[in-house]
Amino acid sequence: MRPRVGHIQFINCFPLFYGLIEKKFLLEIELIKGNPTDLNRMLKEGELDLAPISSIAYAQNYEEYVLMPDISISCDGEVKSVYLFSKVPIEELDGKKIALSNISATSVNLLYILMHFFYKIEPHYFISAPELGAMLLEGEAALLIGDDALRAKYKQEKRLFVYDLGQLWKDKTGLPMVFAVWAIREEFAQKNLDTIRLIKNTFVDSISLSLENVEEVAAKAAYWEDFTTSYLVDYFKSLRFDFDLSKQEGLEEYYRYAHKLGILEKVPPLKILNI
Ligand SMILES: C=C(O[C@@H]1C=C(C(=O)O)C=C[C@H]1O)C(=O)O
Repeated sequence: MRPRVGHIQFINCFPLFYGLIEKKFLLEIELIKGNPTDLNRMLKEGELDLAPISSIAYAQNYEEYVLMPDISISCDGEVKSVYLFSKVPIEELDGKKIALSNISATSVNLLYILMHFFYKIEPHYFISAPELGAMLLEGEAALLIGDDALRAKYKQEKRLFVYDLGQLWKDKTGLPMVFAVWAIREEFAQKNLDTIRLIKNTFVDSISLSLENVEEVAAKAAYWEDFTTSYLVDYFKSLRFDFDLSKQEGLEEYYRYAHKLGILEKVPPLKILNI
């Protein structure tokens, strides 16, 4: 049976697949698409063998998972696709209603952490379908991630205050922020190390190729969208796809805050596969 591999249907994953599509990098996998909360659930329930999932979802199930080395979806400053859109300055959101995208897990908890520890305010949160207009009918502010955030920022209405959560995290902690990690079900990993090594190398090669040809990749990704190529070039340059020590440090710090806030029972070890 081919490995069942998750795929986040966001533009930010395009550089991972560019090499596979363009250069026909050989990879025998069954690709299953979904948004992050779908993939978080499918990996947990064993419908997938490995997938990019919300980094908080790894922490919630780490006993059953191991981590792919060298790959993540992170930023070190602006991320440009995780935004809080607000009718008032962030400091004035105490006691106000904030709508949260129902396809996010990491960023929702990042917002809780930023508000509680750094802004020292306690808004009322509610989960919503990721549609800015509808979210702001009921809420004073709205959190969007991925393509929804990219699109909303692109046609940004001037009257809104817009906060990049990657940048806020960097300002407050000095660290990179890891939004997604590649988690593998541990049982599958133990039996399929060679396959995992091949998958990892293929994606790492695809990312390098994409970053070397970022204009072309952005033009292809922009083809079906309203974005200009340069908007996506900027975006791909803000993202970080590696999982080096500084990303690991940022992730551990995020987990420590999540634990302090009662979101996580434990700060999990980063069980990174040695392959
Ligand atoms: C940077 C992003 O990270 C995403 C944010 C996620 C989350 O909040 O749970 C999950 C996967 C990532 O792809 C983004 O898509 O905007």
